[in-house]
Amino acid sequence: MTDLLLIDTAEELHKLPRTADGPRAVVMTMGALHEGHATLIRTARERAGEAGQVVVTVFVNPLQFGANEDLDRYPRTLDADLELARAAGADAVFAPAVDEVYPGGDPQVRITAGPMGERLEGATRPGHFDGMLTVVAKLLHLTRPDLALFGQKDAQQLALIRRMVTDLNFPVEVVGVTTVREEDGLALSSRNRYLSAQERRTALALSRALFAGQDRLAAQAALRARAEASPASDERATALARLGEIRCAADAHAVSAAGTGLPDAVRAAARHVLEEAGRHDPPLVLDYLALVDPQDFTDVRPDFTGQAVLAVAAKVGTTRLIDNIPLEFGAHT
Ligand SMILES: Nc1ncnc2c1ncn2[C@@H]1O[C@H](COP(=O)(O)OP(=O)(O)OP(=O)(O)O)[C@@H](O)[C@H]1O
Ligand SMILES: CC(C)(CO)[C@@H](O)C(=O)[O-]
Ligand code: BAL
Repeated sequence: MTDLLLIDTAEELHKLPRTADGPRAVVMTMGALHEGHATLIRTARERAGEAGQVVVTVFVNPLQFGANEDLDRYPRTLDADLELARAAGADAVFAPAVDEVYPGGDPQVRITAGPMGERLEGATRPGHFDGMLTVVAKLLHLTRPDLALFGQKDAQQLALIRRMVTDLNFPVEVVGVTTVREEDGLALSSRNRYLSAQERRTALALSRALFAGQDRLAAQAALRARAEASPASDERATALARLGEIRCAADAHAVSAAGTGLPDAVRAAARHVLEEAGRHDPPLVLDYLALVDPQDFTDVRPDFTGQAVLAVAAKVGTTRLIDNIPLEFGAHT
């Protein structure tokens, strides 16, 4: 088990010696660490190697919170965070106060996220991504890592950080880490601790909706493969109906008639689960469900092929949650 250094000033961080033989990997967080963060830290440790160095930042960045958001009640659990970071293999935690990061008050010059930052999360949380990128840029300058790891759970954030690093020539490798989930599918998130047991049951609809979309895509791909093996469309429909997959057969008809349309079928399957959860007690209140191109977070077209992201955001009680799943649309699905 490593010893852990706690650093709270930029000056101390600047003096942190680099290890000679390995890279420095950074994991940025807002604290209230959970197993998702632990996975990022363990991955950082693997990537940095024993000869390298792993630095975790813990900072609740006021700049990325809107006026009516949860800045004040965001959980702050530094002692537990240090223990989790140490156990996961971090060498140092940088946990500065707000004044240390923004000594002159709110910065006048900021990073602008551009059009991608105005969609989905950015539409609901205006200014959020400018604030997020501004602190990520500052933390990259302060920590000077060779690699920085971010979770796929915040897919739009990850895409924007990649874009900033490319567009502004930051000398760092950005590494994305797959979303860690509870056994029942709920994506781990610091905000899950706001949920009562009953709210948590409703919140499960987010991941269930994404899995329903994923299942529809898989079923459609299988049906499409069978249908293509059959010469005539009547025969195809009969074969599918015989399989008893009535609902999927209907989709296959739609897809074969239009030649395209699978993204709509995927969205519809996910939406169905979310609509049902809208009738739970307490209800799920949907913010958005979108199937987007991860390059720019625009909606995918009906004939899209390649990697897409099915993303959802919703409120349960006063808690706003997000989740997403990557989906591969093959040329023949
Ligand atoms: N379940 C998860 N799986 C993988 N990475 C995650 C998970 N949850 C958070 N992360 C990643 O950890 C990093 C720090 O995120 P953050 O501290 O905001 O945690 P969070 O759980 O996402 O909190 P919040 O509830 O505020 O969204 C980000 O790169 C984020 O994508
Ligand atoms: C990247 C980040 C640490 C910036 O504050 C935050 O947005 C987060 O925890 O995902
Ligand atoms: N996990 C993303 C940071 C935020 O919600 O502000």
